[in-house]
Amino acid sequence: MTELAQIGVTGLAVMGRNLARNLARHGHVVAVHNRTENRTKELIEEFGHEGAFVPAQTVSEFVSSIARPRKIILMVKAGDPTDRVIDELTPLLEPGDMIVDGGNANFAETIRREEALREKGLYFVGAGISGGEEGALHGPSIMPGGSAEAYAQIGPILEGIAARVDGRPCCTHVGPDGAGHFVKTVHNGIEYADMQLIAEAYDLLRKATNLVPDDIAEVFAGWNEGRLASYLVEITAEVLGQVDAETGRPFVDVVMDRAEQKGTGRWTVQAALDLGTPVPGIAEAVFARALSGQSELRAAARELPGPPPGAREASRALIDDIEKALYASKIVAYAQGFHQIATASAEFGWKIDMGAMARIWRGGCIIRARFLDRIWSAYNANPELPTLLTDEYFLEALADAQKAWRRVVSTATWLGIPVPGFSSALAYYDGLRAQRLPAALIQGQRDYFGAHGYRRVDRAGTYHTAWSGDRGESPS
Ligand SMILES: NC(=O)C1=CN([C@@H]2O[C@H](COP(=O)(O)OP(=O)(O)OC[C@H]3O[C@@H](n4cnc5c(N)ncnc54)[C@H](OP(=O)(O)O)[C@@H]3O)[C@@H](O)[C@H]2O)C=CC1
Ligand SMILES: O=C(CO)[C@H](O)[C@H](O)COP(=O)(O)O
Repeated sequence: MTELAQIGVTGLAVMGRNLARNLARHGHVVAVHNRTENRTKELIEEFGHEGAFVPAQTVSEFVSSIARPRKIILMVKAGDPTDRVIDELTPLLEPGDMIVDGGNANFAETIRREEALREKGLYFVGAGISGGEEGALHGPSIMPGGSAEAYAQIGPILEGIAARVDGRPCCTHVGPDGAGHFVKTVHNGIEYADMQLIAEAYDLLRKATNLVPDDIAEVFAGWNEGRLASYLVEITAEVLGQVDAETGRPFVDVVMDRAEQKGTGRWTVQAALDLGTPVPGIAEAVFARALSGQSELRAAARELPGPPPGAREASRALIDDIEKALYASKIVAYAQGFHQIATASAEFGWKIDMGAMARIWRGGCIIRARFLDRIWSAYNANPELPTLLTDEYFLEALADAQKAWRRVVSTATWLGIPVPGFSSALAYYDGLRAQRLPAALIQGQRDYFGAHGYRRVDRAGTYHTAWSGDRGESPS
């Protein structure tokens, strides 16, 4: 008789297949299943020797091949496919069994699924998993949400296969129901913002200096040795150094300049809008991808007037300015993402440990970066930190970047190089530090056309001015 599996994985595309291999390499007996049977066969043929797999052809065969209480990881497409797979599994499961959704699910759907399965006596863990194909195999960053009882059972397994930094796993219990998928969504939103900022730095280096992609690859490789050290900066150097075998041209010049997206960046912004949390850096990154994809609009606008061509320079000073602007803007992007997580945590009662989120992103995930150590320290020093920007370390870095950051944004503006990420980060920063914002005028306008009322700086209450009458003020 075949040995019962300790855990099952269904959905064996790039992520699920490698996660199953990771589990097997860590000594677990893993039941594997995929809707299209061929993927299961391929996994066993290619990698069956790596560990103990129990292949299943049907869902019922898959479920019965797992020891109770069953633990099943879903790695299927987010949205309807996930619901369909849950609907297929649920009638075959028994109280105490658990489904772990490792896909990029929308946190609102995770809250709904967790509640529905809890009513059936089943555990549901919405676990954000980051690290792509390689991370899934060698150790991803894992952000599981769900009940503490569920985590007590699945946590040790997930922590065992996660990336490790300084001996600690890049996995922790994030919070109840949708907390894990929410944090993963914001992780991806930050990923979008970081990628946009890096792309803008490249664009400036390319258009404002005489550097060619190979030179710029070296600039990024150099930056990767310093405080900007991160997976995204590292792969940027690799991508920029790549030469197209067919044409001999830089790879980056033969790829269409239309950035695609699967939706998690958009979800981050949608959730931020619902929470009323400003995340302009993430929003600009989502819109920059959308703008890049507007081929007809771009073609129609191509001949619009711009500034006269500026002189190109390759000065070390400009490169250093761009490094400072990139670092400052990156701090702002992460500050926005962390603020969004803190706001959602308070709104949904998740009690998320902010420092722990920075800690588990230090390895395995796409936004892993040296400076996450600083974010972790900042929240350790003050778990109630209102914004990362006021932490002593970040405050110093922002102070140091002031002239360079503003020079970079103005240089880009004068040269007509779009830098929505850099400029919106600076505007957010200046908006937060402003003694007075023009929001007071907006309140006046709202009261003028809609009698919406306003609050005064000198006494409590809400007031209205009779704009079309005697302009006297009365409480409203
Ligand atoms: N790719 C990445 O880098 C990352 C992906 N993720 C998330 O992980 C999950 C898996 O990603 P990935 O491996 O890229 O695969 P895909 O997102 O491309 O999903 C493909 C898998 O979903 C299955 N599937 C699709 N529709 C159904 C259905 N109706 N019923 C049953 N199974 C279905 C497919 O089965 P079949 O073979 O039969 O078509 C296949 O196993 C996704 O939610 C993704 O967002 C998370 C982090 C990184
Ligand atoms: O989840 C991920 C990493 O953490 C994926 O790589 C992400 O889905 C990529 O997103 P997009 O296709 O929208 O750029």
